[in-house]
This record gives sequence, C-alpha cells and structure tokens, in this order.
Amino acid sequence: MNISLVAHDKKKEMIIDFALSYKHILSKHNLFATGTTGKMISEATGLKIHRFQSGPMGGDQQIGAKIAENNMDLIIFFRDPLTAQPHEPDISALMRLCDVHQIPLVTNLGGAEIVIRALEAGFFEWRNLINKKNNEG
Ligand SMILES: O=C(CO)COP(=O)(O)O
Repeated sequence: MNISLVAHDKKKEMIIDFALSYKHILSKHNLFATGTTGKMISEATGLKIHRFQSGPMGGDQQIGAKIAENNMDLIIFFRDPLTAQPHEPDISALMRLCDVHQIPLVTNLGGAEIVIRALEAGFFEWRNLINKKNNEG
C-alpha cells in the first residue's frame, strides 16, 4: 500500500510516537510524507519515506495529485484544528480528493490507531482489487 503521513507542527511529536510504535507495520509499505513531517519521522525511526514539499509549499497538493492518479491508498493526517494554517485551501483540497476517490483518511490519533490495525489485519485488500481493476481497464 502507498501511505501518506502528514502532521501539523503541534502534532509532529504525536506522529513520531505513532510511527515508532507501528514501525513494524509501516515498514512493510511504501511511505510518503510532506517535507518536514517526513524528515522528522525518518530521522526518528529510520523508515524510508518519499518526501514531498513542505505542506505550506505545496506538499498537500502533491499528495492530492497522487490520489487523483489512484496512486495513494491511505492518508494519516494529524491535523491541528486549533491553529490557523496559511495553506488551509490546500488542506481542504486534499481532504476533498479523498472523498472524491474514496481514499481512507484519518485526521487524528484515534482514527490512526484503528486504520493501522486494520492495515495489519489485511482489511485494505479491497484497494488492491481496485488498483488491479484500474490497471486492467
Ligand atoms: O503543513 C502540513 C500539512 O498541511 C505539513 O507540512 P510539513 O510536514 O512540511 O510540516
């Protein structure tokens, strides 16, 4: 699965702890992240992560483009709902594309705990079926 990890600044510590806790699951997948989140997670965990631009510089939009191309299977995005973000329109656009293309999106630790266990249990196999169907079509 192609998985994106994103966190706003006040949630960076939380996503690092999450990645450390579930490194054994995340390491089996292709990981992507916005710039600063990816740098911090890879430094803390040693996980190999493809890094896009930093969020305010277009990273959310780059993840959105992957979704539009059906090249992203899950977004784990620890949002900070209490701090205004200069690139709020990009964040809304990313979430909108998840809904357009039925891509699982979790925006907090509670949701992330559930999807990571679902991932480990094989509940994301339907994404492989969709990818296979699209590649055939
Ligand atoms: O702003 C972000 C997502 O909207 C995250 O960007 P960084 O990972 O570069 O801090």
